[in-house]
Amino acid sequence: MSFRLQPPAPARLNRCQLFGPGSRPAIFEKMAGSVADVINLDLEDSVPPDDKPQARQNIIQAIGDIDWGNKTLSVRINGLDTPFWYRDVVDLLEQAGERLDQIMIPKVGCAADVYAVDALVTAVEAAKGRAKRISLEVIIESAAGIAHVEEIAASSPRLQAMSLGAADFAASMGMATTGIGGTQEDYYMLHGGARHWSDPWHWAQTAIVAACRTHGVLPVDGPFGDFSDDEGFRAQARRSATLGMVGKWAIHPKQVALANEVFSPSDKAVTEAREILAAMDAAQKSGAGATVYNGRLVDIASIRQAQVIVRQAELISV
Ligand SMILES: CC(=O)SCCNC(=O)CCNC(=O)[C@H](O)C(C)(C)COP(=O)(O)OP(=O)(O)OC[C@H]1O[C@@H](n2cnc3c(N)ncnc32)[C@H](O)[C@@H]1OP(=O)(O)O
Ligand SMILES: O=CC(=O)O
Ligand SMILES: [Mg+2]
Repeated sequence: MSFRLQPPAPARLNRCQLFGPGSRPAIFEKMAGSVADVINLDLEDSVPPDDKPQARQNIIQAIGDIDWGNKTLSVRINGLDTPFWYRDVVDLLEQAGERLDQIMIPKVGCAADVYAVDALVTAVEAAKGRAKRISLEVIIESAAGIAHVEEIAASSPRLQAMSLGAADFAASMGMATTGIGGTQEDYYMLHGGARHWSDPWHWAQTAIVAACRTHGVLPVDGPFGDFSDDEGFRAQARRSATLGMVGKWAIHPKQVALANEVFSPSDKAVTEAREILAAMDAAQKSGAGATVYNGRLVDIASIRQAQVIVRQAELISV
């Protein structure tokens, strides 16, 4: 480990972030009743411009009126390139109750974008004497966002989570697709005449995971648009989990269970992780730094790997 220790990410569940348009209050109770860890009430791209003021009011009222249980409650504000975002922040923090946990900033392109929102949040919080310190989450969904991903991850002590927004990311990068996440038909290699599909999201995801892990932020995979394709969602989510992401968005309620399934370690994985910890404990007591578990090497790094799984299992069981 570097002399500068890797800070832990916030110890909270973030397996699934369920989105819903702020202009559709009829679904808010259903969102609250879901088993998603995080709720994202949207003021941005799922809400047409003329509906923004009413959507703000719907969300402000619902924050106070609905029982959101122990979920992280977040509102996605409009981008800093719009005339809407400052009013989103001011109205939310002046008018919404203390139940609000987090604000999501879309299309972040540099650390100064987060700085601007942080400054406004800080001022309104102080002016209104709000007791709870609002946390922030950001979406990396542009060429500038991915180019500046590390400075963004380091931008504010309020920052808790960072998502990859595949739809806007593809648009900003000029990618030849209208699909939101998942396999892209034309992204393949030929070997012996056979096609082997690769993952066009891989490099952006790993850049996000590395930036987040460096700065103690939760890395999250964003939307998978084809909500009729459960196996496609699972495959995308499993790749994200394997790379170190902690969760994924649901843009339809049927995706919530899929995300929870993928981002909750299986009983088998937890048992194996605990057995590795026990094997290493025994090894260390006998003065060894490495041993054999089920025919394979485990050493002190294996302890840190196993702890990732055990910690996640413990968070879920709380
Ligand atoms: C690229 C991005 O920025 S993604 C993030 C922004 N986008 C969003 O927030 C979109 C979120 N999703 C939605 O708005 C909707 O799910 C849609 C438009 C995709 C589909 O909506 P519908 O046509 O109503 O879906 P469908 O008929 O399958 O809904 C089934 C049930 O789930 C409910 N439902 C639909 N969406 C949601 C939701 N997001 N959360 C909770 N419940 C929902 C419906 O009300 C319906 O309930 P019912 O059985 O009691 O009648
Ligand atoms: O906001 C999300 C996206 O994919 O774009
Ligand atoms: Mg977007």
